Parts: sequence; C-alpha cells; structure tokens
Amino acid sequence: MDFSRLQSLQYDLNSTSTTTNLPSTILELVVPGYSTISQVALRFFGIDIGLLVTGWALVFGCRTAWRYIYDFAHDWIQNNYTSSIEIDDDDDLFNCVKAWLAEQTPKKPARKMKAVTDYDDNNKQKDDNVHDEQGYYKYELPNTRYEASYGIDNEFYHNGRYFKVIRSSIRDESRGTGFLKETLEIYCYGQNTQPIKDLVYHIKQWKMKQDSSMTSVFRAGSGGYWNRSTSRPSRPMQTVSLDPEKKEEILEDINEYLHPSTARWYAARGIPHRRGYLFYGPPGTGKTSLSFALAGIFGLSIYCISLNDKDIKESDLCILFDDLPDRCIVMLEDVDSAGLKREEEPASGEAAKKDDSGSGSDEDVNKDTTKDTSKTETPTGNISLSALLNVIDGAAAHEGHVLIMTTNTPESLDAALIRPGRVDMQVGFTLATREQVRQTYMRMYTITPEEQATSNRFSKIRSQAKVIDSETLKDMAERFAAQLPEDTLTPAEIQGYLLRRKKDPQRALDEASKWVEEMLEAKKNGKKLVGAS
Ligand SMILES: Nc1ncnc2c1ncn2[C@@H]1O[C@H](COP(=O)(O)OP(=O)(O)OP(=O)(O)O)[C@@H](O)[C@H]1O
Repeated sequence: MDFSRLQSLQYDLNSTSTTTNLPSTILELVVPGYSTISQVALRFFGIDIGLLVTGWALVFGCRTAWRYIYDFAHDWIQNNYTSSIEIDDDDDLFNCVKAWLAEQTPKKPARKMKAVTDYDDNNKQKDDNVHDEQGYYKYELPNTRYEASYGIDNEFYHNGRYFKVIRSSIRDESRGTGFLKETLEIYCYGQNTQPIKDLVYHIKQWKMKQDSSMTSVFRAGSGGYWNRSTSRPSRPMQTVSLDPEKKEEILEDINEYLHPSTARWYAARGIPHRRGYLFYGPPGTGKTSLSFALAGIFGLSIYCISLNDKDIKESDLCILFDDLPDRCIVMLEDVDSAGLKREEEPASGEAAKKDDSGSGSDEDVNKDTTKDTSKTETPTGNISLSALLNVIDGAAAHEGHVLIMTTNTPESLDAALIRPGRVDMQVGFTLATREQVRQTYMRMYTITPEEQATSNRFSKIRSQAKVIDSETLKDMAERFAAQLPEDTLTPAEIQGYLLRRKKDPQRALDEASKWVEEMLEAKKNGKKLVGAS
C-alpha cells in the first residue's frame, strides 16, 4: 500500500468531517491510528467513523447518566421510602420464607440461584412410574428446589405489591469456627412495615397448610442447636393401640393445657404454665408412637433430646430449652438410661428440699420411685440431675411446651424427676393385650380409602395383595389374636411379624402359632427374635 499517497490525502479527507464529530485528536488518543482508519473508511467505503463514534459516545453518555440518576433515585427512595424486616436463620420463619420464595415467579428470571435437594418432597412422590419392568421399586433422588442465592435481589409481586428479598450470609464466630449466619431481608415500598407483616402472615398460613399433615422433628445437637432432622407424615391417633379411655384422657389433658385461656389461668394464679408426662413401659410398646400421634393432632413439632448423647453438655441443655418455640412437644428419651449423674448430696440435698409429696399423679409407677436421692452414684453422663431439673422447672425454665419423658424402667427414676409438677400424668404401656393384637392385625390389612383409589395404579408387586372384605378380616383378626398369648409379646414384635407377611393375611394367620412358639422359646433362652421367621 502507498502510505505516502495516503498521507497526502489527509488534509482533504479531514476537511470533509462534520462539525458534530468529536475532534480526531481526542479519538486518536483513545484509539491509536484512528485518523488513518477513519480516512480509509471514508475514502473507500464512504463511512464517516467519526460520526458513528460520536453517536455511540452520546448514547453511552446518556445511558451512564440515566444509570447514575436511576441508582441515585433508587438509593434515595430505598433509604427514605422503603421498609424492611429481617429474619435470622435460627428463626422458624427463615425456612418458611425460603421455601415460599422458591415457589414464587420472580419479576425477572434469576441468573444466579442456589439448588437444594428437597428431602421433604420424598413423601410427596407419586406412585406412578417408580417401578422398573420387573416391578421393582427404583429409588429416585428427591426433587431439587431452587432458592434465592446470596446477595441477589429477589424481586416479585404479591397481591399487586412489589417486594424484594435479599439473602445474605456473614461469619458468626459465636456459633463456632467457620459458622455462617444467614439472614433474609424483605423490603417493600412505603414507610410502614405492615405490607411485609401481612406477607409474613400469608407465608405462615401457607406453611401451616403445607404442614398440616406433617410433623417436624428436631434433634438436639452439640453447642445447644436444634437440628431439623426430618419432617414426616403425622401419625394418625387410631394407629396407636392403647386403652381408649387412657387415650381420651391424655388428649383432653393436653387439649386443655394448650388452650390460650389456660396460660392466662396459670399466670393469674402464679403457677408456671408447664405440663409433664411420663410414658413408661417395655421397649416397643408405643411410647414414641403415641408422642408422634399427639404431635400430629395438635399440630406441634417434636423436639427430641437424648440425654445419652455425650455431645450434649449441661450448658447446651439450657440453651436448647431457651430456644424452644412457644408451643411444642419436648421428648426426653429414655430418661432412665441417660446415666444422669447424681451428684454427691447431703441427706438434705436438693431433691429432699423439694416438695415431693404433692398430688396430681394419675398412677403410681412403683413404690421404688421414692428412692433416696442422697446416695452417691457413679456419673455416667454429661448431665447432672440438678441441671435437668433446673431446665424442666427452674426459675427461668421455658413454659408452654408439653414435656414427655420416656423410660423402660420407671422404678430406676429419681423421685425428684417425676414428682408432681414435673410429671403430671404417668401413662403405662404394656405388652400386647388381646385387643391390641386384634387392632394391630386389622391396621395392617385394612385397605385405606387412598390405597383403594390408587390400587389400580400399583405395579405387579402391589397387586399381589389380597383384598378381603371387612367382616372376614375382623374374623381373621379375632382368630389371630386368639393364637397369641396376652402380655407376652410387644406390639412392635407383632407388627414385625405381620410386616413380613403384609400382603398375605391368611399366611399371617396360618403361621402365627409356629411363630409364637419360636418367640417364646427364644425369649426363654434370652435370644432376641423380633418378627423373625
Ligand atoms: N401401642 C402401639 N400401637 C401401635 N403401634 C405400636 C404400639 N407399640 C409399638 N408399636 C409399633 O412398634 C414400633 C415401635 O414402637 P415405639 O417406638 O412407639 O415403641 P417405644 O415404646 O417408644 O420403644 P422404645 O422404648 O424402645 O423407645 C413402631 O413401629 C410402632 O408402630
């Protein structure tokens, strides 16, 4: 290329540029060689690059100015005309809001999200298409839920009103090294938080509707934290076989206790609003089952503490009780085997000072329960009896919850632990009575209306179940119960036996006496043969 000729053209070409063009010298500074490029473009293609660049600079300038004004106005409105409410991750609401948000249609599709496996969704899985060609169930991973990501504005409209939620996380060393504390901040326009409160109320109602058939279970963890361990379908009360009168008595007692007017009644009389129950009996007789059925009926979550857990310290226990929601069921599991360390106390020790002679206990567990707490026992657990008593009904103890203590050996419990005020009702669970055996058989083989409705969609394996009319089934249940000795086997053992024949009630009936023989023989020899054969 002849550059000397090109140079000589420079003056003429420059003279053709328009007055609206940016000075070439400025553009030359930004893009080296600009003059030469523009001259070539003008000469050979007739394109005035200067004009294009000027137009682009104008558009860019306007856009930047608009962005600046918009951000300024947005920040100003945000600071002066928006309201917000913050929710911390240790609050029950946090998960509700997160789950609700995941179901909303955002104002504009999010480009950054957080994927979470929705284990709760497992229970909602459909019956269809879960079996392979051979009819065997194929486990599928639960659904994925897409949640708001950190630092991103989640904007949406609810009832025609604009809302924004920002999820953020910061390090919180007070929870332990590396722990993060998450928060959700909900914004709306206006100088009043009422729309957000209404939204939160709406979310709570939504959650309650979702959870009405589920029971959330929390487990105590080290450091005094409640870990949501699972959410399971509520256990219907009729699936727990227990003396109907006893069941009714417990239900009425808890119903009365949970009523809001009862809390006021207690307060007016200076009585701490607490109610404790002791469920005692051999393993596998329904203590846990009844607790879950009660939680389902009253729509309460269950908070389980295993005092055997070596990770739980006395200081954790106080924090755990402090963090309980207003109304819930607290289950202290196997309080007998907890190895509560009984500190060396003088004869006039703490328990002796307490009034252990009050009334209110419905049943006497065992005379031994009045045993002397003054004697020294080898500490085997982290929790001392006095610490436990303190969280149950100390001066600063939590109120409003239903406390259920379960034990296999009530006679080994300290009198102080089960004195009235701490335990207000004792419920004994026994080895299976004839009626319980009959009920267990009926429960196992009665086809529920839901099963009936979907039975035609079940696969080959399911269709092997024999449908028997209710009168015949009742008769079979009687005959089954007649073959089992009373007060010898636990409901759990009988359930285990029936479960192995759950599609074949006739086989369960035919093989019952042989199984009973085996079980009795095994028990005599000290072997454990639960539901065997
Ligand atoms: N009274 C009962 N009514 C209905 N089901 C029962 C009953 N007792 C036991 N079961 C069945 O046996 C199994 C174990 O019962 P559960 O866990 O309630 O016993 P538990 O008394 O709490 O035992 P543990 O003392 O070992 O904790 C459950 O699957 C439950 O369905």
